[in-house]
Amino acid sequence: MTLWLLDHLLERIVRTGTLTRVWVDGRRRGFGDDTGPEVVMAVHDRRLPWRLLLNPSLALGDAYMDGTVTLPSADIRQLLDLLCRNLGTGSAPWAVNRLARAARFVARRAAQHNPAHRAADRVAHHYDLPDRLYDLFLDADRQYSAAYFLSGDDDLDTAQAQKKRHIAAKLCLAPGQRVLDIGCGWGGLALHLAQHQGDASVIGITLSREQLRIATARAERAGLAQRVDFQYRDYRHLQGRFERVVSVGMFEHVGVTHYRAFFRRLHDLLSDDGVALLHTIGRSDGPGATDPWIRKYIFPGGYIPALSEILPHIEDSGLIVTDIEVLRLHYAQTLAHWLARFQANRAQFDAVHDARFQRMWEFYLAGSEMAFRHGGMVVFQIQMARRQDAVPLVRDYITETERRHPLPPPVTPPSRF
Ligand SMILES: C[S@@+](CC[C@H](N)C(=O)[O-])C[C@H]1O[C@@H](n2cnc3c(N)ncnc32)[C@H](O)[C@@H]1O
Repeated sequence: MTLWLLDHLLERIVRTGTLTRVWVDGRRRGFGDDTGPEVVMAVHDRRLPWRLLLNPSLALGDAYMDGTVTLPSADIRQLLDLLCRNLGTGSAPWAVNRLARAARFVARRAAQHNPAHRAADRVAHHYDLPDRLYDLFLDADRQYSAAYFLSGDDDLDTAQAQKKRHIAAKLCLAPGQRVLDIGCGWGGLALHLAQHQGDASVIGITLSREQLRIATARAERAGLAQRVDFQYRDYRHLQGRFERVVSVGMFEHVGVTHYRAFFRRLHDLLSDDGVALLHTIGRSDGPGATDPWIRKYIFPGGYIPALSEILPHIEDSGLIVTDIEVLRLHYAQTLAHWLARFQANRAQFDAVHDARFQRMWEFYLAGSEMAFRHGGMVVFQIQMARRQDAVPLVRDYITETERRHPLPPPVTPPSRF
């Protein structure tokens, strides 16, 4: 019965590609149309089909982490690519889609309560992991957000430098301005703005003590401690006025029930002639819910918004939207780089984390890439101001500013601090 159930699910899902499943007792069966490379999926637990039926994403992620699904002929990226390509084309069983949609609707609000005390624990869960982990897959500047690829051949460090320059251009920085970076990570963007873009004075805030320690040491080492100040602080507890406010890859932690407060705070922190830029992952297919596996293991409290969920709160705050860019596939490419680096550095990983943790991280990176390739995920860059004339009349200033700023030399990796 359980094998029948698994085969029924696979029959309905896998229409293109070549999947061979190997059951607990060694029995094999093929699915798909025999195109593309064969992916062999071995199942070692008879209960898996029921779990897949009830909670597909959680069950598959758990099974991969626990080793109850193994992939003798492929890696997790190929399996997820095959499954997501098929699910994305709408060939998933109708009932599964309907159930998933209903569950998403109920789960969405319940999971998004993210008050300040909980936000700090949730950030620590992810960003206070042993420091070396991030060196094994991120670029030298530890940019933990989508890079910006001008060409498919750009390497990761170049694409991340292009991302910082692109954001700086949209901020229209003038010399000596005060900038706030909400969710500053290990400090790379703040240091870039202070060093290469008009001598800005920057305050960067994070809820990770480990990030704060490293970002502060980097500012001191660069001789920028007078102009770049990193603080352990929640965005709700910040006072002051800034000519520029930027937030990159942080809004995903805010939670949908806090958007109103977030944009009101942003409005109050921005000076009258100020410019703000929000860079966040978003959904192009309308409101949804956080994938249960991602919520459980990677980003508790995280939520990816649709534009329709963000814009009403910007309008309500008194800010005006002056520009929106939708970056497609840049994050898929970034994640492919991260996964390739992670896999290339596996030997070093062994010293730090056990095999289960490694499979968890691999599933996270590969699954996220597929969400951008096939699942409607994109990145929104939303520029906002309090006044219509805060930015130039036409958009050419963005590329012109980028042209005037050659990419800076490579940075010293944070791991040296
Ligand atoms: C994915 S990282 C992005 C870091 C950096 N901007 C980058 O692009 O590499 C998210 C950052 O948001 C910060 N963060 C999350 N929730 C926050 C909050 N409530 N207040 C301030 N920072 C927060 C985290 O500490 C972390 O630095």
